[in-house]
Amino acid sequence: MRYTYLGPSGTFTEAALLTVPGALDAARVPATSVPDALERLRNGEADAAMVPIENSVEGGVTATLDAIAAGGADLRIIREVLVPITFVLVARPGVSLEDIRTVSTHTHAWAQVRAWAAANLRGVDYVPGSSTAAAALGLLHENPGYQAAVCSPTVAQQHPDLEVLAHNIGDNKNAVTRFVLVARNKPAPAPTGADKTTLVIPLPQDRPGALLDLLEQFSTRGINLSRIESRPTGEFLGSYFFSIDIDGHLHDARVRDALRGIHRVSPGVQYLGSYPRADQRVTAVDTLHSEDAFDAARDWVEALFVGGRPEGLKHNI
Ligand SMILES: O=C(O)C(=O)C[C@]1(C(=O)O)C=C[C@@H](O)C=C1
Repeated sequence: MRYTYLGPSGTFTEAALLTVPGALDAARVPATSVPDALERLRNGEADAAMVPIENSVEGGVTATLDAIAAGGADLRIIREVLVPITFVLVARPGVSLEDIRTVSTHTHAWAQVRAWAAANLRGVDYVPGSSTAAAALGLLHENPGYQAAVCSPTVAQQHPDLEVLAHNIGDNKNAVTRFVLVARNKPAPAPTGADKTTLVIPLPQDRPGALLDLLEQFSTRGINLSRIESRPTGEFLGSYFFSIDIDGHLHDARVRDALRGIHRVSPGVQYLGSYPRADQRVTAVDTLHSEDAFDAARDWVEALFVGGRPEGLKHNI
């Protein structure tokens, strides 16, 4: 396997990738952005891409949600990884906290240290970085355009030319970022009973109750949503899609049944894959929505056709 990820080496995304069995010894190509990582996947330079998708403090990583939604029908999420997030502030040796006027890091990281920075780096200017590690490594170049960076403790350990000025500066000490491993043309990993399925669903235009129609497809099949976010499609003002995670696997009868319902309401729905939950929390399914209940319902309807199905009647159960 050849992997790509939001780099350079030292990002939280690389830490997520290194939890994948075999990734440590595999080819790993750092990408400069999430769209760059997905492009390397699409053009065949890599077999799988690790990208951040959701943070417990800042919410969805919009760059990833948009890039995956636009990524084409054959992209599939095959694994999710949760990484606890801890930040440090680094600078070149000799720079003190009082000297700092400009700081760089990834926008999601900056959002997670905002209160600390307001209290400890008053009046500081923020310079957006393509990742935490890119911001930290930039300090090793001549004139990076900023004096300090917010990054993971790992980057600081790997580079003795960086000095840690403050440890554990995240505003929320329990922050966790969720990453997904995306591949092309891959069948879903086998169901485990503790699975998620990710969907991208365009909201039908100008129809009262369209969102309710979509959500009902899940609720009537006893399916829990673990994430729902709306994003503009970019086509015109008011045109949105929903990025949704549900508890369950494509192999579950209730999920397949819900997908059929969703397709009727929104034919542009995209299936982005079913994969094991990182927290391994088993999905509770009541008897009403069990495999047996769906099988029994299908068999009962089939049996209503005395003498078999009439010719030409399509199988749609
Ligand atoms: O910049 C990095 O190190 C990343 O891996 C990106 C990223 C993100 O996109 O949220 C990942 C985890 C942290 O929440 C901050 C930044």
